[in-house]
Amino acid sequence: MNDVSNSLAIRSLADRLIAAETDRSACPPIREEIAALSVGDAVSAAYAVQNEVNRRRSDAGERIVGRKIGLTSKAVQKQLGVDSPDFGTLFAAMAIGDGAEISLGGLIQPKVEAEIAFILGRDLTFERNTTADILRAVDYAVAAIEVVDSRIARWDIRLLDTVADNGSSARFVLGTRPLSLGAVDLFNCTMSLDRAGQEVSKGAGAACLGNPVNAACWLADMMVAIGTPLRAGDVVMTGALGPMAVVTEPGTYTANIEGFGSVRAVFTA
Ligand SMILES: C[C@H](O)CC(=O)C(=O)O
Repeated sequence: MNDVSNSLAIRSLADRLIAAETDRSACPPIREEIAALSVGDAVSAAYAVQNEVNRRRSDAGERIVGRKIGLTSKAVQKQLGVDSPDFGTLFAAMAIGDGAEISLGGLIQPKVEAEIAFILGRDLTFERNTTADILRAVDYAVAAIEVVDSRIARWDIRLLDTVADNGSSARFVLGTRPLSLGAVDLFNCTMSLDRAGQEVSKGAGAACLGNPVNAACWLADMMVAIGTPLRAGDVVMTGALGPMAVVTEPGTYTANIEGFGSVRAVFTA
């Protein structure tokens, strides 16, 4: 494929994902079409589709507030046959207050996952970041819930589908108890996600690439490599600490992360 037909194809795949989101009607998987765009690096082609969707959101006036890291747990990586994380972009319109209502009518097939969010106090512009760089750059951390909502029908996704689809991200809720990293045990902290008193997911900090700081390091390097470094003020959703839980009906999901307290995602009809 030449560059012109490639960029037409990227735009048309972006159109499809945007229509799925706008119409709340998921589309078939797009991985084969993405793979056909590139002889070599199909993942780059998938990020090109993600960029096209996000460029249109930015052009429409939406504000980028950070990034999400996905595919950080071994279980999800195995499910998708990958050994590396991916990332998506967080917009202000995706941010929901702790306990504020999230209308199920605005989503397609949501799932929730509990994680730790870092809020940066410094830019991360080194080509290769270290644990020390991340520890210095994080202003504070909070418990968080990400609502993922694949625009691909029945969550029939592989790496290329979810990369193109902004890491399947839809909404995020930040807790309101900011903690400095020195005050928490990011490796050992346990996580429990409950709905109506029933545990729907559990895990620990170590499930996120061994430690959420490792995930942030991966993202920081990646963002420098593609020319859009993480900046002071960015929210970084570091990745799920346990399996995703399917949201089928209205209700309150409460994530408790040891040392961080709790955060709630409240789904309404
Ligand atoms: C499919 C999503 O990227 C899952 C996710 O957000 C995570 O693994 O974390």
